[in-house]
Amino acid sequence: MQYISTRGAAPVLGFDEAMMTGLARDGGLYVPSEIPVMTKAEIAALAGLSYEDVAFRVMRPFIGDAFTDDEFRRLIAQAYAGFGHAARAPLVQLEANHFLLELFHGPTLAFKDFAMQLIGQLFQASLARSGKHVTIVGATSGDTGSAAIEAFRGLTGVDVVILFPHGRVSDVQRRQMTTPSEPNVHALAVDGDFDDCQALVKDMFNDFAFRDAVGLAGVNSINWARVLAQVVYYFSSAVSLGAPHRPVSFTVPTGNFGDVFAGYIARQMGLPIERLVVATNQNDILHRALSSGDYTKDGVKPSISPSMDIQVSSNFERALFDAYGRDGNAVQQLMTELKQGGFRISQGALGMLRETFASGRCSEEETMATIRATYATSGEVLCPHSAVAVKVAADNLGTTPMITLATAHPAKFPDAVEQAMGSRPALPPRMADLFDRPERVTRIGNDLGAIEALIRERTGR
Ligand SMILES: Cc1ncc(COP(=O)(O)O)c(C=O)c1O
Ligand SMILES: N[C@@H](CCOP(=O)(O)O)C(=O)O
Repeated sequence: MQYISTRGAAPVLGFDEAMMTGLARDGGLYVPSEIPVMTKAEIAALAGLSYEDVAFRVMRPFIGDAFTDDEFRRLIAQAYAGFGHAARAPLVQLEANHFLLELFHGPTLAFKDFAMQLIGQLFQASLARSGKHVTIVGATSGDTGSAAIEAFRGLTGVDVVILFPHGRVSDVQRRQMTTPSEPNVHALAVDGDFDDCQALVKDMFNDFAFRDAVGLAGVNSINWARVLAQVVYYFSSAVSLGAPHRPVSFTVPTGNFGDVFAGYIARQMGLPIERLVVATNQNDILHRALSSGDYTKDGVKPSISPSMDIQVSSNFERALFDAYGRDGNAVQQLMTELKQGGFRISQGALGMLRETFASGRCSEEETMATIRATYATSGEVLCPHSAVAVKVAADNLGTTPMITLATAHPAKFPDAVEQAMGSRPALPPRMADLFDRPERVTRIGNDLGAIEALIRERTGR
């Protein structure tokens, strides 16, 4: 299996190299040169298997010879052993035709653990072979950072540096990043928003002298391995509702477009997904883009679903690459226009995107009303991101079963949940002392030179 860049001008890589490289050297994102298709019989055979077995069968064709089958099975088993639910990603019924996929039973209580726990295992195995040191630098609006720190804390051969927007993540998210005491963990609170943090990380990848000196690696969803690991739960949930004999739809709370892009890959692989509904909060650039073709930035507005406060949605580039007939030059041109403010999607490309994606927006008031109403009708306490998706899903229900992704545990956002329903969800007992642990964080300006200098000093490179 080979991986090519969405901008068409970077070296073609195998799985292992693409995973360790993160962002392509031409600024693009790696995607498989072709998508392996599973037959109807192969999909049907997933019924009744453990999550780990489904993961092996779905991901194996993408891995090439990077890991032996035995090694890959072992790494998958280790990745999911610490999850707090036997099913890993259980489905809960909300209404007759509406199901919630709970993706928050991992160690940091968000869907990011599905990919990050596996990537932690894959990185370790790969670094043990090469003997290299890497500096992982990630941008987060709260959940990627805590999941990455949890997966890489204390590992030899790895420093993990996380940039988060100062004052724009929940207290629980911040403390998950600032309380680990391992010396290889570095939490940086940046004066800016998530888009600034993400742009800084991309600029570091495009500074080849720095990139090569520190052995830069990325675990944001710019890393293909992140997307791949998230494909699995589309299969496990759809099959448990009758796929491939019965189609399903999904609604996905969306920010950086990584999670919903994983659903797109599942559909390309042959999973009968009727529609993928992109649900946004008041930062609705993706809804505007999919409904009118206008992808113009208009400033990030802080919301009660802060992990989705994003305007420059990294993985949308992967979808555009396909929608523009895999033309790297066309994508390069669009991304140049995006730096200047935005672009208009061509009619042909928009038509292609709309064959798969629908979209909707949820206001702050609707998010709170959905948390309240869902608790009243089903007893399920939603985090604000999941509530955004439940509301948009409700607007898009039809005869096909709808699976809505619940991406974080409500206890990560107790203030928003309390505001909506009057009571605070409790953290699981293993995190009960989170607010007693000392914090370790460096506040820093939105300044590439200063951040690179700090990383060099911390890593000694
Ligand atoms: C809780 C939560 N829900 C949804 C999202 C959006 O996911 P994505 O960025 O993959 O679109 C995020 C951030 O990634 C998140 O942390
Ligand atoms: N919402 C994310 C933002 C980063 O997204 P990623 O999926 O590209 O890592 C977060 O919680 O950090």
